[in-house]
Amino acid sequence: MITADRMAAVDENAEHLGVPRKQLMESSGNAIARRVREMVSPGARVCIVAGRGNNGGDAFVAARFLDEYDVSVLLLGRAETIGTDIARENWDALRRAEYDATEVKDSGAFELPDCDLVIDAMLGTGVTGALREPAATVARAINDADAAVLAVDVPSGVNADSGEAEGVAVEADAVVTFHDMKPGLADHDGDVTVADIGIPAAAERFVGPGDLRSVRGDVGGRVFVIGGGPFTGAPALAAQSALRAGADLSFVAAPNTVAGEIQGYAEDLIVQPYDGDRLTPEQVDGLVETAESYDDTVIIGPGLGNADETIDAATDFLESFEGRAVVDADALPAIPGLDTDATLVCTPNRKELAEMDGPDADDLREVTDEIETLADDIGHVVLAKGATDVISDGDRTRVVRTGNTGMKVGGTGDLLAGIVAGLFGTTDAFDAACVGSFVNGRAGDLLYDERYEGLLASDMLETIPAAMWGEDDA
Ligand SMILES: NC(=O)C1=CN([C@@H]2O[C@H](COP(=O)(O)OP(=O)(O)OC[C@H]3O[C@@H](n4cnc5c(N)ncnc54)[C@H](O)[C@@H]3O)[C@@H](O)[C@H]2O)[C@H](O)CC1
Ligand SMILES: [K+]
Repeated sequence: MITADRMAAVDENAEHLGVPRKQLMESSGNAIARRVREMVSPGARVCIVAGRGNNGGDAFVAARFLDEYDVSVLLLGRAETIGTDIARENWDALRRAEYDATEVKDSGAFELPDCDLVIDAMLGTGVTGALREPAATVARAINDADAAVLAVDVPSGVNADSGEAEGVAVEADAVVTFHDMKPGLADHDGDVTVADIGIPAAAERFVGPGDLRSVRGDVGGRVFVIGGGPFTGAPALAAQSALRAGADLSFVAAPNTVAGEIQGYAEDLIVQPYDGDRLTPEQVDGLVETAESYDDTVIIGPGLGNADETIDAATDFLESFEGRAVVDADALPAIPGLDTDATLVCTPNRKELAEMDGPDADDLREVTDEIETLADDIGHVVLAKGATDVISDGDRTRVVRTGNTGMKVGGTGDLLAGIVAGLFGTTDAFDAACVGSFVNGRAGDLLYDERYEGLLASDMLETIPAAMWGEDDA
């Protein structure tokens, strides 16, 4: 099953891998033609009713594969209003090749020609709301016709995710949907064919620009770092990178022995000192109350140190907290056997992954199944960091290939925790982890040509925004 948003992301990832949308459209059109041949015999009259988006574009392609049929193509609107280049180019090709392709400029005068098969290519996953005119009138005409009806991707008017239709929708005898089943078609009472259109599995396996685009438009919220004690750089890097990834405010709760030093790194941070020189169970209730009262995304771990009472405090915090948290570094020993209502993203490095009873391997791509099993066992997202990062929620598992050897330098994991937390306020745990890892690696890649193996985590604070919002297609 794949939702419309995920389909759009996978589409863009395929383009990034070198399989452009026009090629996908060609495959979609070919798949439609194959289904037509199963439904009607050569010589049959086939009427294509096309909208002005890529749904229509698919059917313009199909027309070229149906020369043994009597095909007419009706475009609902003027050709110059076709919404995408790839659909327009396919329309123009039909016109130049003298196919029977006409524009329906006056929708009031729409007459569905007598035919044996109607191809419904008005709208697919691009539908918003109830069908507007002329699509609504045309949908009724299609439903009233004697002809069989084949819908392209989704019957026009039906929401691909919910299966609902806010107004009239085409009643299709058959549907050809692309790449993967759509949730809204699961209960469709006609037959549904899922057509492979040549999208490489890598477009879903590897996190890509399509995933980033689907997340970066909606960022914000507050991040609350519970870190510091023996160390001060880690919480400061994590708190700053959260801001660089779009968080509005970034707080650091730290022992008063180091709070001033952490504040000294950046005036952008709001450092809240607590008594003592390390995190202890006495602070937990106050920290839980603060984090929950502001609906903060918590990062717990950077620079906490490994004193027994600090691990106890991290465990107490995570058992009590019911919000969203990135669990990194010194807080990870609290994870095995943890019983919590919180939603967590755990970000272990190689050593920490092994200590969590996860696999120990140089190349995490060889142990993705074990990482998936670990995520399933602990019931939270695991972002396993390595030369290649592997993210799993126990059901879905994806791989991030951005990043470079220069990022072995200390602190890049703190940045990653911050970026994930910066996204976690407005997107779900799995996507925040996937895109956070992709952006962190990209931030390092944007630096490598200048800083090589000498790049610093603090340098990467400068390139995180470009990694998030820049249009670099590297
Ligand atoms: N994702 C893929 O891998 C592929 C998808 N293909 C096909 O592309 C469509 C989605 O195309 P898109 O251009 O995004 O949108 P649509 O063509 O579905 O519709 C947009 C079109 O419809 C108008 N519109 C929107 N809402 C309404 C409404 N309520 N009433 C009337 N008109 C409406 C809007 O103005 C646009 O003009 C997908 O379904 C596939 O068929 C690729 O070709 C193959 C790969
Ligand atoms: K359709």
